[in-house]
Amino acid sequence: MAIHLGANQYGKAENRVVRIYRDTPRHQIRDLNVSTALRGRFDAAHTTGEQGDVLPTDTQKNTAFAFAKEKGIGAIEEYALTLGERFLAASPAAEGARIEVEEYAWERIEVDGQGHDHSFVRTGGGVRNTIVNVERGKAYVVSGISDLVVLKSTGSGFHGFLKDEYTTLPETDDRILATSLVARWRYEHTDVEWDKAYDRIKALLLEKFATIHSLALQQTLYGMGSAVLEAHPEVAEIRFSAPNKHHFLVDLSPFGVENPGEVFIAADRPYGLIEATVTRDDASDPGSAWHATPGFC
Ligand SMILES: O=c1[nH]c(=O)c2[nH]c(=O)[nH]c2[nH]1
Repeated sequence: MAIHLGANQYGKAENRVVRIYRDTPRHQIRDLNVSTALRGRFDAAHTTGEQGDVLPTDTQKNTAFAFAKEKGIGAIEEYALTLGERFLAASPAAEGARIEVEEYAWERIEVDGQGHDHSFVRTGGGVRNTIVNVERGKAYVVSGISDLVVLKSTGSGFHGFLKDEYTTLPETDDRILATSLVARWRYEHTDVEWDKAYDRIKALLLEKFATIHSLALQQTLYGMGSAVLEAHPEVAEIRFSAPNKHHFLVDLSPFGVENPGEVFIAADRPYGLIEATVTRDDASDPGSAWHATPGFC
């Protein structure tokens, strides 16, 4: 029976790298979750057990921490690109490196109206992330946000849908629309002001969620994606995964109480799962940009 090794990669997942900048009494914090993986000519490691080409996952972990000090942590995309290039340089058998970074944001605790020097509170507002894929002479960056929990209490409906004998959903022109958004966008190149681009894209996604009168979550996502592509030529495509967090109006009539769109039950499961990609017609070749992205996007 002929068998062969298929796709493979190896690395250290979820290194929780916390860097404190303490050059002055006013500290700064960067809090990251860093996963690294190498792929390439690693057949022998699997087929014969010979590990001469394998840069250990432990070394990958050490490099992630050492670079947090030696190179510092600016934009997560920059940090990831630097790590990826280092791994290709250090590992001749590697043909590609995949660096995924999530960043947990902290803000200063307010004391007497002032942000405290060294005490922080984790912010909501989504988790910034990036997936960088470097190959020799090429780099692909897909950045995004997850856990961006948003809700609008009106300005959303869902009607005119296909009906069959199993359809019970009533049409509505006024409902709650809520989701925990995952958005990932692929950059055309790496000549990007990463922090500025992220801040603007996030702000635009939120603004469009708020201002688009939603006929369906699908239409809202397409509107959000189109707005990002129109305003950001450096973005080739954007993907969304959006659970439709249903809020059902509670029937208070058994108690003789009216409920004109005021009391809802926030359902946990099941949820609609709406996923979509919006792409520029002349987008560049994605190459390995989406290599092993989790789920739809
Ligand atoms: O925005 C929505 N899109 C759907 O496809 C859908 N299906 C459904 O039952 N409710 C909704 N809402």
